[in-house]
Amino acid sequence: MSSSFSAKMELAKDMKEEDKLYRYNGVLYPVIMSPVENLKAMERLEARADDVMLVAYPKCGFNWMVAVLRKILAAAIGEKAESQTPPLMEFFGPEMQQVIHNAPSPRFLGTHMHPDNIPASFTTKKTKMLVIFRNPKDTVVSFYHFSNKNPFLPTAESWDRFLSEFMSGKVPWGSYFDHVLGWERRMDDPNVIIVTFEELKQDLSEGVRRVSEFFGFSLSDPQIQAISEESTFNAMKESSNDSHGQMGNVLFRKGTNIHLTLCLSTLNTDSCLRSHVPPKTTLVLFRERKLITFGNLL
Ligand SMILES: Nc1ncnc2c1ncn2[C@@H]1O[C@H](COP(=O)(O)OS(=O)(=O)O)[C@@H](OP(=O)(O)O)[C@H]1O
Repeated sequence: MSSSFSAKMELAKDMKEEDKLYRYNGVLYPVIMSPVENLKAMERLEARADDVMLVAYPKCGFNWMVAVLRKILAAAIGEKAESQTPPLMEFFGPEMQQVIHNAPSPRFLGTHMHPDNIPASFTTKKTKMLVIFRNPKDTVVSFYHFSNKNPFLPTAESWDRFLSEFMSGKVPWGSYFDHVLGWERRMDDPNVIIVTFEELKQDLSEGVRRVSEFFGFSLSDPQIQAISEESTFNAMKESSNDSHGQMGNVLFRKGTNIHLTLCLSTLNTDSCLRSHVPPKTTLVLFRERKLITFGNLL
């Protein structure tokens, strides 16, 4: 990890819990990692048609897809970027945003932002965006543990308190459910692909194939196989000290998901709750480009 990261860690140690988050345009963000100057600089970032853009609500599998996409880029165009810095635009200060502005194509960029807060040029330039979602139960559990171990986020007072904050969107990057509904509106956009954590767990090779084809990279079966094998939870956890430094242990916790097969097989897709914010105990999944919601699993 860089010395600037260590300096940020030191800063976090001395910060009061209640000062660790702030609001920007109504949404909470971590003060140290995503200060207001980063978010303002990000708003000015000009997208390109050939950017490779990754979007994920926190704890839905962002780092997993970062690893997969870096490997796809390496296999397809020889682009080796084994950086420890996640390509999360809101973590980049104004100088780094300038570096991105001048970087050669294809640039690999990522964000946890709500679709409405992603700079408009990503839509006007028709940038291809990979969006990864995970069921809300595992997302909130992962978020809870992450908040308790990550010095940049406030420690949760209790599970009950954290769950109620998650349900009402009083967590960094806002409401999971708002993000789901925001992407639902863009599901028919040919420049957006939505994959789920659950389908990747079930068949990672198929996920790698779909993602590489979506970005226009044609990989051989052995290349897809090799990328999948190097991107399992165990493989990534083992190398997490090299890939993510001291955050490795915090990020790669369990990597599992609840079992949804039974629920999906009994599900009537016509019963989708399309038009209102999902109720308290709703589980949300995308399947075959449809938003599917159902309840009482939390
Ligand atoms: N390869 C692989 N396979 C399966 N699961 C994986 C993998 N890589 C990361 N993970 C799990 O993803 C969770 C972290 O999500 P994010 O990377 O989105 O977190 S962050 O918001 O960017 O901090 C976190 O989930 P939990 O283990 O449930 O906490 C990670 O363990």
